[in-house]
Amino acid sequence: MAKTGLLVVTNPSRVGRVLPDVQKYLLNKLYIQYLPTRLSRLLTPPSPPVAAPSPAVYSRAVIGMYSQTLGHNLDVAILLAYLKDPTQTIIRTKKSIDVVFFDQVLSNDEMNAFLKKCLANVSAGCAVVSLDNESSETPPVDTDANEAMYDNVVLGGTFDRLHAGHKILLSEAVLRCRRKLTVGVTDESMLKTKCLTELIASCEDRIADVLEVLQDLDPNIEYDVVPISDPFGPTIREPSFEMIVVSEETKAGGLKVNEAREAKSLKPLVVHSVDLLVTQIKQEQEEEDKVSSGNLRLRVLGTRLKKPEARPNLPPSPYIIGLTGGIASGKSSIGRRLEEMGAGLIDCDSLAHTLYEQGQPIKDKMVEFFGKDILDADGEINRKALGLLVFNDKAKLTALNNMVWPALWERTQHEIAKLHASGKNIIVVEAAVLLQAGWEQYCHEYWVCMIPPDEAVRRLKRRNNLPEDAARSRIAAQPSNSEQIKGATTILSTLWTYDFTQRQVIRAWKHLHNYLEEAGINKGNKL
Ligand SMILES: CC(=O)SCCNC(=O)CCNC(=O)[C@H](O)C(C)(C)COP(=O)(O)OP(=O)(O)OC[C@H]1O[C@@H](n2cnc3c(N)ncnc32)[C@H](O)[C@@H]1OP(=O)(O)O
Repeated sequence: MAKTGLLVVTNPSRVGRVLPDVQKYLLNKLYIQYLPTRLSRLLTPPSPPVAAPSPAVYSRAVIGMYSQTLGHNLDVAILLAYLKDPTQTIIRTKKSIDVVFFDQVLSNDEMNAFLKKCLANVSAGCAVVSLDNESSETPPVDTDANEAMYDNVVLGGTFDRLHAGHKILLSEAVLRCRRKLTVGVTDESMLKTKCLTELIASCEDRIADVLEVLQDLDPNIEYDVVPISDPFGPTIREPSFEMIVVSEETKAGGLKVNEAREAKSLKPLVVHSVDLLVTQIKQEQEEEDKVSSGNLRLRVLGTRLKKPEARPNLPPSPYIIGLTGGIASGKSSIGRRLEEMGAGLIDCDSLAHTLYEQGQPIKDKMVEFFGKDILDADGEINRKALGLLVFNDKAKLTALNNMVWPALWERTQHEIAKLHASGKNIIVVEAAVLLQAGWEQYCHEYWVCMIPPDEAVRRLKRRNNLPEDAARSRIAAQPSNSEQIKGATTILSTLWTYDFTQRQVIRAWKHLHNYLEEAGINKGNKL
């Protein structure tokens, strides 16, 4: 299978039809070059050059092509340099091309001539494939297109997990830009209200992704991709900007930019609003109807995000999964579901409680350190009173942890051995503060269950009858979601319906089995 391909199309409405054939050869990245004229025009450009139409007439064709790529799981970039300037007959791409597809029947000589003359970055042994897919449909030409071009164009967004909608917006800007395109990318301070915000890539990485796509779309213009920490970014400071590109959803923002510019006596921008025309093929009913990064983040839940770190200190069997996550994040229900599916389960919260029973050596130490106020009328540890004490005082919580964790891990190991002896080869260790305790080193991998902090507060008020400030101080006693997910191999969230949580857990369980099988771990053992 090739990694990177180029599809040369003479009729953009054929893209959807040829993609299933393309995917037989291609794994990941697909560049598309639309040739509104015959291939021969590219191989032997007319002299003198024929006057080209304004690039804006290709808007509809480009949007239509991106729409046809949805659901095909390919990273697509539709190249624009030649459409903007037909004298640019050499196609420059960031990644080297391993295979070229043509949507028409061509001779080997023609295809090889294209390879030699028109591709700047081509792999040795690049294959050519002619896909016979003739169609009588005529390419769409946008006669109403805003035909003017501008030297300085600007747009903004979050641009997480670049999808077809983002690429349409960027293409619309590139098609209308002659010299310099400025892109504002929201920094972390602007992402707090986004769904699964912890899964959004860093601003630095998003900037790099935007830049890479832009340089493929048209390497001939200058790009300034900058972080922004307010909705306006440089649009209200920069006199040279002429056009702003917005989606239908952010059109109001474009108008606000102009109000702010006028207040500063800056020339208002031409607002080019793009109707994304993209209908979403939903993979989960919880997804939004439109193509969105939020949907892509949702699809991450229950999948495997990375290879686990090697744990030479652990025997391969039983395979230990740490299950952690913030308070009230719903890990216990996930643990129970995993148990139903065949895992052994150890609930460390409950196990810790057994350490406080009469006759346990820790109990005396605790009374000595925290005083008799932590005992109830029967002389038993009153966990509620102890909780109130430690969750409001970091030093006391640390002292309790230091007293409890070594004994608790010993007990956990004992439980692991018992479960293994009873035939369990995958064992889930559910521990709220697994990472703080450093227990991830005893697990082959760990999974994180997360919900937004505000949802955790709501649940704590309801479940534990806690006032807001007490709820927040309990949340503060644990690592943040972002800290927890850094090393996690799988992330789950109980923020949506019970049914969606179940689907995530089933998916995670299946992916785990595939991984263990592929890696040859736990071979011969019934899982
Ligand atoms: C390494 C581990 O994660 S082991 C599992 C966590 N347990 C410990 O660390 C032992 C110390 N904690 C305790 O003994 C008890 O939590 C007490 C006595 C403080 C309070 O007891 P209880 O009121 O019965 O509360 P319970 O044990 O059910 O814990 C309530 C919440 O506090 C959180 N919590 C428990 N221990 C800690 C801790 N050491 N640090 C921060 N948060 C903690 C948990 O997230 C739990 O909520 P969750 O089940 O939604 O995740």
